[in-house]
Amino acid sequence: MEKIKIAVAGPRGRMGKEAVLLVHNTEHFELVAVIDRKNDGGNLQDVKGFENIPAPIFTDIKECLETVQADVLIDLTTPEFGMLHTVTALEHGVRPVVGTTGFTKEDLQKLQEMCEEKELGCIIAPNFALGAILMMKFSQMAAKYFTDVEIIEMHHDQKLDAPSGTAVKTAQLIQEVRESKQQGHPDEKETIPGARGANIDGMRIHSVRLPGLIAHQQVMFGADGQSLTIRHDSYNRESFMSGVKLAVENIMKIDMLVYGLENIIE
Ligand SMILES: NC(=O)c1ccc[n+]([C@@H]2O[C@H](COP(=O)([O-])OP(=O)(O)OC[C@H]3O[C@@H](n4cnc5c(N)ncnc54)[C@H](O)[C@@H]3O)[C@@H](O)[C@H]2O)c1
Ligand SMILES: O=C(O)C1=N[C@H](C(=O)O)CCC1
Repeated sequence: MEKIKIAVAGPRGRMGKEAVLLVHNTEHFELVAVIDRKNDGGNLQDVKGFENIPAPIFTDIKECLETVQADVLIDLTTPEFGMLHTVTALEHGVRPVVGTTGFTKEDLQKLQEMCEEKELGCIIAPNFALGAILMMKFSQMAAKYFTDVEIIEMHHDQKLDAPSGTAVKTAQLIQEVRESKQQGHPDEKETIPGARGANIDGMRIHSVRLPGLIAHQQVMFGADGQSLTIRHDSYNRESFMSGVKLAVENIMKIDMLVYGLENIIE
């Protein structure tokens, strides 16, 4: 089997490091480059923690993709650079697998158009953990019957974006089946701004940030005399890696934008 040539952006990050290890340890994957904020022109194997994992380091993604032949870019950086990297990859005929969160509706629209024009696959996955995908799907199922729902997402305190990509995606999946509805008392007033959380189509999203947490989400449904809670917890970042692997394997077979791993999991 021919190896899939992969560049990883954000290799020294919490997720990027796991992704580099995944690529390195997967027989049919080959790490051809990394895009980092420092060590331009150096080699990854000289960076502490990556001994024996050779790959040229670039700080400029354009230069990287013009120098090295890559099939796939795995992006695990920041909301600020995720879109730039994804667009640059598509411009260079490289398929992006993006875990970076913070993409807007407009970003997704633009990427969809680029994928169609270039006939290239691109996967934007707000959450790579299989359990989180199921949590979102189960929440969508439940929302058909329980229309009052609040999403509580809980993450580590180094997270840059709020609400989380997973919470936004969950609300969007629920929106597909739930009639638009303003929840709570029609006259409710926040005495402290933000007390009721973010509002997507009347659904509320609450973002908790605490040291010690990794990635957790609870979707709470309420009805007369009963409630239903659907919860997922990621206790480490390895929990995301089987989804990254699945996305890389699948992206070679698609020629469009896929937003959410639920679209490729059978
Ligand atoms: N989809 C998922 O399942 C999933 C899971 C965890 C995290 N995330 C998302 O992945 C992203 C990364 O999360 P993290 O916890 O690893 O963050 P992190 O801060 O640990 O890592 C981000 C890395 O990106 C690097 N970086 C920033 N700008 C860069 C640039 N221009 N070029 C190259 N590298 C650059 C930083 O130096 C850092 O090492 C976030 O957007 C987060 O929300 C997604
Ligand atoms: O650690 C993070 O940051 C995570 N972000 C994702 C999100 O925004 O939904 C998912 C899991 C971890």
